[in-house]
Amino acid sequence: MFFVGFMGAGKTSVARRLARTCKVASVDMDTYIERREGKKVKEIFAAVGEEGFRAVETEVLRELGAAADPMLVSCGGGVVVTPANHEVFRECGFVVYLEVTADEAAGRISDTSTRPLFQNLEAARARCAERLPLYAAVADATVNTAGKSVPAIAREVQRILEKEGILCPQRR
Ligand SMILES: Nc1ncnc2c1ncn2[C@@H]1O[C@H](COP(=O)(O)OP(=O)(O)O)[C@@H](O)[C@H]1O
Ligand SMILES: O=C(O)C1=C[C@@H](OP(=O)(O)O)[C@@H](O)[C@H](O)C1
Ligand SMILES: [Mg+2]
Repeated sequence: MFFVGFMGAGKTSVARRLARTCKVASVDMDTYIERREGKKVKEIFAAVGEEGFRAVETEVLRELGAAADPMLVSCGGGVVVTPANHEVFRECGFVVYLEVTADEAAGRISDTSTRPLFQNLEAARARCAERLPLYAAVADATVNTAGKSVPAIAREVQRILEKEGILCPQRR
């Protein structure tokens, strides 16, 4: 399954938390891309621009989508801007959309220097609004994250995935 949503929605944190509590594998696409390319996301943007980064992102999404083992994949926030990626989502699994406003995300992200596309709040608001319909289009389930902690969001997602038969019910 895949987590999508704007930067700061908590995709990386919630996937990691859920992987730990439910003992399943998780992969963060940005971390995977950084290892594969031997560069930080910021450096990839500086070297080949957003377009170059998106090309690598699509290759990686396809690889992860085709993987035999079930896992939790936290995508980068811009994964939905590439139309080809919507096909992967349609064919390869369940998509959970973590909703957040740009304003709330700005309060969560302490260091925006690691996120080349979150440099200024005005621009982030506009980018977020532009992407909302794209997140909604790929989502199989939507979780609003406003004012909730990472463990609380992870529990909410866990219930959804258990109901869908994607995760085995855990003893609580
Ligand atoms: N629900 C939340 N409440 C408060 N802080 C959060 C929440 N989710 C994530 N964060 C913090 O926000 C920052 C971005 O989270 P991250 O998981 O990297 O988001 P994403 O992968 O969606 O960009 C991190 O510093 C993280 O600790
Ligand atoms: O929204 C975006 O375009 C991006 C989001 C980032 O991931 P997070 O959403 O995990 O911050 C990262 O992939 C890159 O900086 C581009
Ligand atoms: Mg992330």
